[in-house]
Amino acid sequence: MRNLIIAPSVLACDFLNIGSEVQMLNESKADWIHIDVMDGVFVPNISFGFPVLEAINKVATKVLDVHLMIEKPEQYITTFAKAGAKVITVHYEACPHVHRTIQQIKDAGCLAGVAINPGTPVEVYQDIIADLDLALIMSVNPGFGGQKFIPNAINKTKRLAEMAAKAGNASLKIEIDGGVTMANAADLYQAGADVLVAGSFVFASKDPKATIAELLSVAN
Ligand SMILES: O=C(CO)[C@@H](O)[C@H](O)COP(=O)(O)O
Ligand SMILES: [Co+2]
Repeated sequence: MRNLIIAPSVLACDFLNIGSEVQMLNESKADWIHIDVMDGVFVPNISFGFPVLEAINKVATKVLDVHLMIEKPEQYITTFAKAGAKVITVHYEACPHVHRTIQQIKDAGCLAGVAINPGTPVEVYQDIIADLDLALIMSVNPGFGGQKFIPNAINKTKRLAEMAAKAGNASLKIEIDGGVTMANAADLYQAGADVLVAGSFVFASKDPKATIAELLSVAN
């Protein structure tokens, strides 16, 4: 059985109690904490930036997985790494020099990820797949939590898993982000997903730790 990582997105947490929300994630079976950074330009929403990441980093014992939904992400890589990011994912659509940006992320000591929007085909990964640590398939249009899962993400996951195998990148992590619930988690895992992001499904549930464990159980 392949390992599965659950990465709850703090975008859906109670910001008034972010310290105790992160503490709850520390005690859960989630291996990563997903941090959605939005600039109001690349996506039509603004979330949070460095001070919030630094605050989370003081409390978190899990890997901080930073998803940059921002223009010109290359200008901020080293600052995000210093603020506590261990995985940094930039958007393919925001990076004219994506190969260089991947190297910058690695030079900053982080795992390098590239995300694609629902309208971007997985084939854009072809010439960077050997350099990537992580490929993030958006299963909603980025910008907001709580949206409905776009089922074509399952087909994209299968195609990307085949591409990674052909390219000989056995360690590539495929991450799926947006609208993940128990209605699609098993299909995504079987299609080849290694990391499932879940925001509202976890934080809106009565028992978030149990919900995380339930998501993880699809890998058993
Ligand atoms: O990057 C994004 C949205 O742009 C995601 O990480 C969402 O924050 C996930 O939230 P849910 O769809 O699971 O509520
Ligand atoms: Co995200």
